[in-house]
Amino acid sequence: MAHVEQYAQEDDPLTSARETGRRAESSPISAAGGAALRFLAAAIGARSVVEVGTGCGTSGIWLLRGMRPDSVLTSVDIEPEYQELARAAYRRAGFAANRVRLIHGRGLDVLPRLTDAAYDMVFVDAEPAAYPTYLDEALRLLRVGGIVVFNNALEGAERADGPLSVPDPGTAGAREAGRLVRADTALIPLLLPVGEGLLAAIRDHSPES
Ligand SMILES: C[S@@+](CC[C@H](N)C(=O)[O-])C[C@H]1O[C@@H](n2cnc3c(N)ncnc32)[C@H](O)[C@@H]1O
Repeated sequence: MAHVEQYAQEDDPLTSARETGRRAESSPISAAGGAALRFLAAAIGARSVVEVGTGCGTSGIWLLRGMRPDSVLTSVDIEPEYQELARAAYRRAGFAANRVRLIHGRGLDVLPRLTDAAYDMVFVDAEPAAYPTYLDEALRLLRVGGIVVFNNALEGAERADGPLSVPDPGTAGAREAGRLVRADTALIPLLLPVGEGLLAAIRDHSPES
């Protein structure tokens, strides 16, 4: 697994964003997780991506590097100080200010205000206890063929079989989101064991009746 985590290389803008995020204790995504986000965004030619949990910009840089040149990342966080640091990180990585729309607020207050079926990808990296509700919101926001991705999914999955453990709300939320994604026949699910674990699902065409 160490090889997987070290495979993705980070350049100066990313190492700087990561260092800022570590110092601010905003838990930047792992390099391997970031590389997976970039890969997924590029694979679907993402033009419009929503992120919940801007932090200090590490995941945003990875996403922007996979998105199309004319695309926009909409990123939500409850901490305006983090978002200012993220804004500087995007600039250092060479992205024009109009490539990122930063919205200050709680994800579950902001997402309902965004347009239905207008987004190619939704990445959730905050408030794992509410992942099931974020899944509902994400499915409303995604176009058919769009992808929802949750970070920190592996922890929940690993603890899922613990015989007597009472899950904390975050673990329970991540676990329930995993179950809902697997159970939904209109989704194509994937659990990627990179970094903290990424739970991903493609919003497929509605199954034929
Ligand atoms: C794990 S960090 C995000 C790290 C970031 N994605 C990165 O790679 O640098 C979680 C972030 O979510 C923010 N946050 C926590 N609860 C939130 C909520 N309900 N809505 C939006 N953001 C939230 C925190 O302020 C923090 O910046």
